[in-house]
Amino acid sequence: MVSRNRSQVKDHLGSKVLNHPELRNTKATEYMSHEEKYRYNLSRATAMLKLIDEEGMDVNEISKVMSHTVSGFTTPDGNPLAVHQVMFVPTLMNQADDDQVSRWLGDVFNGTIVGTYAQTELSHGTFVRGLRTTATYDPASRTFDLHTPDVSAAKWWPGGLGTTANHAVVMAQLYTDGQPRGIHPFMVAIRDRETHRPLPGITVGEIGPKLGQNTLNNGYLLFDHVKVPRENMLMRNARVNEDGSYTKPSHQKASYGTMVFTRVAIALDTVDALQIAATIAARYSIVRRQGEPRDDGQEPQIIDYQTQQLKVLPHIAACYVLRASTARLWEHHTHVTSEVRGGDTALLPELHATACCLKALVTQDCSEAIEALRLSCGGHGYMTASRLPALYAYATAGATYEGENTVLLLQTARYLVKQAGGSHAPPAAGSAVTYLSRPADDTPFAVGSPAAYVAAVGRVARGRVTEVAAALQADRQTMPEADAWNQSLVQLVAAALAHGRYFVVREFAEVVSQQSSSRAIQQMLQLLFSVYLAHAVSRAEGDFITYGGLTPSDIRLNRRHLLRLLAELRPHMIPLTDAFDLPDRLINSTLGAWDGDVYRRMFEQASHSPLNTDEVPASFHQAMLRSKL
Ligand SMILES: CC/C=C\C/C=C\C/C=C\C/C=C\C/C=C\CCCC(=O)SCCNC(=O)CCNC(=O)[C@H](O)C(C)(C)COP(=O)(O)OP(=O)(O)OC[C@H]1O[C@@H](n2cnc3c(N)ncnc32)[C@H](O)[C@@H]1OP(=O)(O)O
Ligand SMILES: Cc1cc2nc3c(=O)[nH]c(=O)nc-3n(C[C@H](O)[C@H](O)[C@H](O)COP(=O)(O)OP(=O)(O)OC[C@H]3O[C@@H](n4cnc5c(N)ncnc54)[C@H](O)[C@@H]3O)c2cc1C
Repeated sequence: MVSRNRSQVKDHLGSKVLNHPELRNTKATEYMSHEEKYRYNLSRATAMLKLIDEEGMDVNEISKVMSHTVSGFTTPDGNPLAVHQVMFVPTLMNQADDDQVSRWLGDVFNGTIVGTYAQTELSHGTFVRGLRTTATYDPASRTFDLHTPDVSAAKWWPGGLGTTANHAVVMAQLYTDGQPRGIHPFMVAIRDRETHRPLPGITVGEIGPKLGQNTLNNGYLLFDHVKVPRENMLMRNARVNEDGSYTKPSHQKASYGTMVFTRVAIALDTVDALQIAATIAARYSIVRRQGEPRDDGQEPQIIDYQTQQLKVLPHIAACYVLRASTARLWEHHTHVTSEVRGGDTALLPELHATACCLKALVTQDCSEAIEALRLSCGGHGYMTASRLPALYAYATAGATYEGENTVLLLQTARYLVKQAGGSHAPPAAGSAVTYLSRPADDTPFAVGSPAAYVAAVGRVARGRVTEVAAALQADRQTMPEADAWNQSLVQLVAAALAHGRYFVVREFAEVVSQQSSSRAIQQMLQLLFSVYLAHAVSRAEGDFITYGGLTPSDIRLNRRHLLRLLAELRPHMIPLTDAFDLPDRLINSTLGAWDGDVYRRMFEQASHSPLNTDEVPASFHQAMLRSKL
């Protein structure tokens, strides 16, 4: 298939997905049982998978289709095949050797093999080295013995594992020659391909209801000495030979590669969720009128309240700014992955550090923003049919899965303090950390100058990182490493976030500086950037005084500046969200449809409540009778 740019992909997929014969007719799922929801979402996820296959989409295109996971259109309650698509297949592609790829991939693509990524256990998610599922190699039978030592080591959480997958990539502690070799991936059949019953020695099931994404089909999995052929350890990186001899991977964390990929995908995807929420809140904020009538006799549109502008508009700017940096991260990931496949792992540490902090920053910002946008819709934002609760549930899951955000920020901080202390290999050309080894940018702060704001964001990042690196260094002289590290955790997390913010604003500064064919577009990008920067300062005023070189007077001026910018942005709010080009059926919100016919839609959705079918539901009398007894 020819390669297309993002907007061509979107147009193409827009029509393909929305008009697909098995997808175009949607149903409201709110009143379905858990099993009915699962059936509905699984059949739609399967149709999506077939579409991906028929179209021969490349990974960028798949990412756009998969991002429909956040929409209310394709799999409104969570995609039971998401982990198959986002983690299982990429793990096979990148961690299986060529023979293994040719052995399995045909069956994966014809739908015979459906997989999951089974890493997390009941007692260990974050600390991957602590996983306790074992894979012990026996040279006599040339098999691995996969075993769960006790219930706390049960796999718990993998998406699609509950009732969907028949295979799993299982991350387990490898033992050869009686020696522990660390965590390695194994391809394991868990259910019969014909009957779908669990195979001998396997205990598997679904874990139960969650805050959201209830048809993601998360599961549990235990092994009772299950024999797995030697050829089922994924061997692109490390190898176990027939006699049990072990060959190490080229990079000690090669087996963590899928996590890096998924962090990048989540960062990109969560911005899509924010775009949907911002579109809903923007449209609702002009439809909704409430308050003392103005001179024209009409009650004001709520967006004309300054407080509402602050609740909504900075998040529209964030959609644009975060889209640019996450798209750049995606491109960078593609580049580094091909280098790593060629045996050059030099860029991997920084990719890991950047993916960790952007995944954390984006999911944190987006979930806070979506919650603010939900609140901006008042009572109606609390309705499921507004779609805002599901979008929040989606975004906040991203703060936990694929590496809990605090933990990921600490990975970034580890890289940053090593860079600041000169104890890491020097950064490559174009690295995002060169600023740490240069003098601080002393561009004086001036309200209204984006370049001055970017410099201040850089001073905050630099100040945060160098300060905590020095504190850590000092503590290391007087206490054990683990205590010194723990003593600085809060400041390390703040330093990593500040670094992430600097990365994001530098990327957008580059977008704004590029010549655009339209002066109006360039001016709009500048305005969006100014809003984002002024809002960033207002959210972290203390940091900008402490490290950024701003005075209390600058802070006051920035507060006023932000509010003026919001008023300037307000007339453009609807075109800016229309530009996300999200069809109504994809948004699937009573509050966020293009025509603004909010109240009719709200009544229409209420008519679906089963409690409205009869004037007096039978359940009322049954319950009242019981309470009288
Ligand atoms: C094809 C489809 C395309 C797109 C899809 C689009 C949209 C879809 C989007 C969303 C999908 C929706 C739904 C999916 C649903 C769910 C998915 C979620 C699935 C999961 O959650 S899977 C489980 C994830 N688990 C984790 O992330 C665990 C987190 N923990 C860790 O990663 C590790 O334990 C750790 C990194 C915290 C620590 O590891 P360690 O103890 O082994 O290492 P150290 O801290 O000691 O560090 C040593 C050294 O190693 C470096 N390091 C660590 N990790 C990496 C890495 N990954 N790569 C490179 N280097 C790494 C570290 O920096 C240290 O280096 P140093 O030089 O010694 O300092
Ligand atoms: C919806 C959903 C889908 C998922 N899908 C999958 C899947 O498909 N496959 C899979 O394998 N897993 C999956 N997971 C599991 C997920 O990856 C883990 O839950 C996640 O990595 C967090 O790990 P944890 O649960 O162990 O959290 P914990 O580590 O127990 O976190 C609890 C608290 O401890 C803190 N903490 C822990 N360690 C440290 C530290 N070193 N320093 C400072 N603070 C620390 C954290 O910051 C957090 O505040 C999924 C989870 C969810 C919610």
